[in-house]
Amino acid sequence: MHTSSAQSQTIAAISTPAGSGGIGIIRMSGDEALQVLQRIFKPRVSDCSFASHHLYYGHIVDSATGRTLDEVLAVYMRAPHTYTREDVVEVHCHGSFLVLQNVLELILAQGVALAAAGEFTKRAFLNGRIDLTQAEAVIDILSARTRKGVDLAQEQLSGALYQRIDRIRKSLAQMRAVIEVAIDFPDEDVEIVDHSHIIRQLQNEVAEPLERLLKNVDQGKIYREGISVVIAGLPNVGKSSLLNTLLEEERALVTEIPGTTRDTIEEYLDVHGMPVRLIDTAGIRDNAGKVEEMGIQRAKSLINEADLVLFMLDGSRDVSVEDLKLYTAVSHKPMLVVVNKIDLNKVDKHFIDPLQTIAPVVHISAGKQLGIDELKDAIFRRVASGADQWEEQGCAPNVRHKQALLKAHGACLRLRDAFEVGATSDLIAVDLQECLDQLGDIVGETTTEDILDVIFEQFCLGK
Ligand SMILES: Nc1nc2c(c(=O)[nH]1)N(C=O)[C@@H](CNc1ccc(C(=O)N[C@@H](CCC(=O)O)C(=O)O)cc1)CN2
Ligand SMILES: Nc1nc2c(ncn2[C@@H]2O[C@H](COP(=O)(O)OP(=O)(O)OP(=O)(O)O)[C@@H](O)[C@H]2O)c(=O)[nH]1
Ligand SMILES: [Mg+2]
Repeated sequence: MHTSSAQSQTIAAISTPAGSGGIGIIRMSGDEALQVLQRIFKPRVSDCSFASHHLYYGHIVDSATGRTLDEVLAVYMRAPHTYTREDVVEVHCHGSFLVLQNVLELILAQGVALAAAGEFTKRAFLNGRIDLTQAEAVIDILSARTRKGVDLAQEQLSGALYQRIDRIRKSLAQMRAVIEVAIDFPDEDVEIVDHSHIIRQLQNEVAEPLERLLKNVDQGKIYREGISVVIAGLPNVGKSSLLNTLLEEERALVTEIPGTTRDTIEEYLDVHGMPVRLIDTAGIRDNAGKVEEMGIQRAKSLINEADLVLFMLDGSRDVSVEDLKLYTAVSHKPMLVVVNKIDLNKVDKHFIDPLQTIAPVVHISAGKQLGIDELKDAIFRRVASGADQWEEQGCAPNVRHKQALLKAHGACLRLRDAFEVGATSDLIAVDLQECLDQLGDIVGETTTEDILDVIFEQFCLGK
């Protein structure tokens, strides 16, 4: 367990976003929070006792100058039933960044330290209110781009992942207790450890639950990081029209003139809960002018970085040598062939059908909005290819969890092998401890200080 040393310093920060809003909140945490509030807050009522978790009306006044900084509501929350498990004070100001800045400076002038990014949540973790997966879920909630992403983060915040890990740890601890008896009394009846029972237990209560969690790692990656999808094709095939149709707004210019789009245009889109960074590019052709050529170079490098390329053809005209040249150039990427302008009823199956053997083909009309739902389904299937393996139960481990889950799984398999060949008990204890340590790492019990720093630095100020 981490110790709660060097935490007596009281910290403060603006906890609402920069900019203006209805209300802006300043948060303080630490032993001196109440004292500082009493110095700067003039309550309306004369007998203000600051009952814990009660909201009081009053003004923030700088007593050195007598200047009133804001009309506010303030609350004191007594430890340990608070966000950080320390004394917490919140001052609810008007949502002006300048007002918040004034009040914060007055608080800092009382000897309070400015909170580092994520420091309130870090204290909640160090003081044992939440485990590390729950702290990470707080970051995920703030950075989620789709409702599905928020839902997954909320489940993790409520302890879903922690509980699954904890159940596995309890099984391992129970096995260890049995094995330790065998080590302590080597001369006793050798049957004290029932090997076949332990092997079954390792399989059902450790290996399989770990494998189920590992299956959901891709899901975690997709919903946290999103995927990038590039629309590529010759000029005038309808790439910008597709961007507009998917976004349901006239984001990009569309004309009948080839070479309309020069710079790349990107926007976020929600495809079945998956955050998709959708990128429209300049139509690729030879002998383009200088500006268009720069756009084409940019398009080519984005294609290389893309998770998925939508290779678009104009279905109203024959597939050209240029189309095939570009197709060959992008064929190393995960790809969907999108045949556009099917409303004109001129699609030449002779050319398009053979492409089907290499990549799925979707027929659409970006202009008339035909086949768009099918295209979204195809994007989802192509990227989330293991989705049918995902478990509905909302556990989506992140890459840090994945590393530890893999190591824990490796240790578990070694352990199982050892029991199968009847290895000596003290060797077994090593792998068992390794498995437990890796799981302890996930929930933050054995995580090193520098890993914790990396995690909490991702937070925004005031969280
Ligand atoms: N004004 C305000 N709104 C906020 C927060 C906040 O800190 N302040 N939160 C900040 O992220 C979130 C709410 N999360 C919170 C989580 C735990 C506790 C808390 O005090 N827990 C105690 C007491 C629970 C109880 O009264 O039973 C505990 O767990 O012991 C408070 C807020 C979102 N909204
Ligand atoms: N009939 C029909 N016309 C379409 C369709 N989609 C796009 N168009 C037309 O095709 C022309 C080119 O559309 P854009 O979306 O600008 O094509 P683009 O691929 O972005 O072109 P560049 O930016 O020049 O590379 C415009 O006149 C569109 O109105 C469609 O589904 N059916
Ligand atoms: Mg365009």
